[in-house]
Amino acid sequence: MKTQTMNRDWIATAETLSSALPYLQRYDGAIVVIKLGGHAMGSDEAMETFARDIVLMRQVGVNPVIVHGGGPMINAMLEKLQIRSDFVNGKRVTDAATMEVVEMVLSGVVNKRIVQAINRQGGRAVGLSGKDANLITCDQADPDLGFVGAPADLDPKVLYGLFEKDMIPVIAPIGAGRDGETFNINGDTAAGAVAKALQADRLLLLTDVAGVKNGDGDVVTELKAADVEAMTASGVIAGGMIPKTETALDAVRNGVRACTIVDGRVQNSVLLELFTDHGAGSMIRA
Ligand SMILES: Nc1ncnc2c1ncn2[C@@H]1O[C@H](COP(=O)(O)OP(=O)(O)O)[C@@H](O)[C@H]1O
Ligand SMILES: CC(=O)N[C@@H](CCC(=O)OP(=O)(O)O)C(=O)O
Repeated sequence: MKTQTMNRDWIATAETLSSALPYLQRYDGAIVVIKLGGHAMGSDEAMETFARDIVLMRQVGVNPVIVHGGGPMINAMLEKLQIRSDFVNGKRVTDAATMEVVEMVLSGVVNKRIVQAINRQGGRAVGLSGKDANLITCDQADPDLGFVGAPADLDPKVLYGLFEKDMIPVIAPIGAGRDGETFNINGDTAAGAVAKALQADRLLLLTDVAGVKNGDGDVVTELKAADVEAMTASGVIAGGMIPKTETALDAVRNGVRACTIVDGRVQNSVLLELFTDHGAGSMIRA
């Protein structure tokens, strides 16, 4: 005969599951776009946890869409090939040789690592880039940056097809040009464009800081568009945070319900953000 005494941890687990019900109901059928940055990708264990969270989201009726970066992985390959690389305002100056490496790394190893991690957890992930099924057509962002793309036309039909088949799209931020060129898109920018095209319920930008910090270094958990503008004007929001908050503002002003800058280093941060009272970052609303 087996006996057991009730353990406090089990009761806490059951309480957590029970308290998630209103959130599970709220997000049933929702579209959630998640940007996974290169810095947030981390170890195989961290990737496994992230993948499990994504599969759980799909299991409870959310339609997750992953848009990834991979800046550090591109840097490593360019270094191996002894190709110099410069950034201007957080964007990589991309000549033809660099573009080849960017596409090879993002659409290749990085995309397939995420796809495989999700599939190993029992999901059905499909890797795409903006070139597939005309998902992202770009114009050149700025002649000084070379082949850096500004998403211009999005055709998200392929994504709806994948949702219907219970599949999880994993998108590399590469776009097609109108004259057959290939464009390198900043990962945050690509995620924002996809979220807008899908009129997503949530856009989560995973990064390696606790959230948007104010002048005292404290994380601000909720920001209105006007707060972001004031903090950017005063220089409190700077560097790599600028493309993120710009993307967030553009998204929430164009039909995305809310955007959160999430600390991707926190275990299960995506679940915490969606299914509990304890968000894991800074939420930006219009
Ligand atoms: N107000 C701010 N709050 C938080 N981080 C900020 C702020 N201003 C600038 N940053 C910088 O932005 C960085 C995040 O951007 P980035 O390194 O490009 O992220 P990722 O690699 O995840 O895309 C932080 O590590 C931090 O140094
Ligand atoms: C135009 C541009 O800068 N593209 C980025 C694309 C990858 C990216 O955005 O990666 P993270 O999200 O990891 O930073 C790059 O070449 O690094």
